[in-house]
Amino acid sequence: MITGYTGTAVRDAEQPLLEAGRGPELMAKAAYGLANAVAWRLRESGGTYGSSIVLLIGPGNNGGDALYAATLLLNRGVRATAVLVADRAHQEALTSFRLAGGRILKLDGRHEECLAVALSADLVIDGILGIGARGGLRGELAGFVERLAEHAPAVIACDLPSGLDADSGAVSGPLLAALETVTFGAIKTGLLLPPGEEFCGELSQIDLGLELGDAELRRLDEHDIVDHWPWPHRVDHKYSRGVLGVVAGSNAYPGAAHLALRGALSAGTGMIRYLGPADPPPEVVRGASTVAANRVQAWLVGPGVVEDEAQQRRCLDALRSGLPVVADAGALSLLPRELGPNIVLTPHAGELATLLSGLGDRTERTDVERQPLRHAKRAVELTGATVLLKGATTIVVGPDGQVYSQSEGTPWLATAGSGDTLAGIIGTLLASGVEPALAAAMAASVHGRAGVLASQGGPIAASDIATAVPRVLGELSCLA
Ligand SMILES: NC(=O)C1=CN([C@@H]2O[C@H](COP(=O)(O)OP(=O)(O)OC[C@H]3O[C@@H](n4cnc5c(N)ncnc54)[C@H](OP(=O)(O)O)[C@@H]3O)[C@@H](O)[C@H]2O)[C@@H](O)CC1
Ligand SMILES: Nc1ncnc2c1ncn2[C@@H]1O[C@H](COP(=O)(O)OP(=O)(O)O)[C@@H](O)[C@H]1O
Ligand SMILES: [K+]
Repeated sequence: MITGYTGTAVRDAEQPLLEAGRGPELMAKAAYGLANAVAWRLRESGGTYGSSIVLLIGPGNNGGDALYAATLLLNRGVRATAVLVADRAHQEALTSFRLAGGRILKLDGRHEECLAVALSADLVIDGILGIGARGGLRGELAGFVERLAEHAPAVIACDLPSGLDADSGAVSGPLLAALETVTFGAIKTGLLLPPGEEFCGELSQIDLGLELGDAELRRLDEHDIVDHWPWPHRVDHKYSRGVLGVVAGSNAYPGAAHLALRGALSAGTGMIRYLGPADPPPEVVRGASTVAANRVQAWLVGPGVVEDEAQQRRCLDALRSGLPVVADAGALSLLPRELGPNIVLTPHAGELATLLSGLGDRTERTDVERQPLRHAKRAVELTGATVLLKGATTIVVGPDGQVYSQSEGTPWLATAGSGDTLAGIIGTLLASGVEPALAAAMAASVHGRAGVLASQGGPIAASDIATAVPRVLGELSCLA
């Protein structure tokens, strides 16, 4: 499992060590880790000796880390130029950099020269701002970084890409996209959240021995899925594995029901009872026409439910049944005021904006895209439900504050019906008794992996995702 911590949590954890006078030791560890990562990259592109790096140095400790790292690299034969982008820089680090033979330039009014130097280097180290940043890059510096970014230089970010909000992943103003981000003490939540995560490249973490509390955010890996997936036991039967009720499809949209049902079947449900006008596949049992008359452990409601009163009534009945429910697509506009934590809402950014606006928080889709975690948390606050916000990175927020961020997918998953398949997988997990936020996060992970497996780099249709899910689970089960 990958865990993410806020900048504040990292600062709090560092505080006792700083008070004990161990600040320089922490910075030395950070610099050593960064220097190794840079040396590794330089070796990949031809060797460290005689290669050149340019450091963009801001006013704080982030610049200090980069300068100390460069000092170590100067001693290994790397040529290094520091471009000071602020009116001050970490003095001790600057002195040791200078003494080791580093060249120093000031950005102040010399953009052309600094740009040319940066573009001639093998690597650029972004040591402008770290967790002390407030907002994006400003003024002259923003203009310089914007111009540099247009040339897409090879960048390693020190702690985080400068201008990215360490907590939310929000991006305001220009940012240098990194090949790699070498982060210190703990992975900051903003490095695991859109939109900032797209700028981080590969993530590596340098351990500083900090005593951290509970993580703010989790990203499940394959071992977590193996540990928590409801693998069937030898003596299980279809009822003990969980029965899922599905209210999906309408006369106008029968296809969504098929994809949701295929998603649920692909994840290994014990049994499905289907309510709606579509012709279900042979593995699916037709349920009684009312929700109350069906014995199930969980409901999946909403895919393809449009302008169909009978289906809408069933969705509402399921949402009020007290059972775990995954509410997708059409069901998101039918929600009763009071929802419990065992209701999983699965909006994409546009649907979340509509949902929040309907609850009195006027929100545009672009607001959600700029700060997805914040808006997903707000929806949890307003509804009491568990929220899964779909996207290239899918965010899950549970009512107890647990946050998951899963990013296994491929852009080929952005195809009509893909979300119906995901809802089906969540439904199966809920029916098996998996706790809602964990069920949503595991489903997002498996859905993403299935997309990658089905795609092999090429296009896929939504039904291909369901076809690939059993193979993904088969491969994962081998890790158990
Ligand atoms: N603490 C530790 O033990 C360890 C910390 N470590 C390292 O320290 C980093 C944090 O260092 P830090 O606190 O000095 O903050 P950092 O981000 O370098 O600079 C903040 C300065 O920038 C300025 N500024 C702010 N926003 C701005 C903006 N938008 N645009 C322009 N300027 C802006 C602001 O100045 P002001 O505007 O207030 O004058 C402020 O003074 C951390 O990320 C990690 O790399 C490691 O060495 C391990 C041990
Ligand atoms: N760029 C992307 N990269 C990875 N996954 C994506 C991307 N865009 C969308 N997805 C995933 O594809 C699915 C799309 O769901 P949704 O928008 O509800 O589609 P539909 O309503 O047509 O079924 C979601 O699971 C989402 O996370
Ligand atoms: K940085």
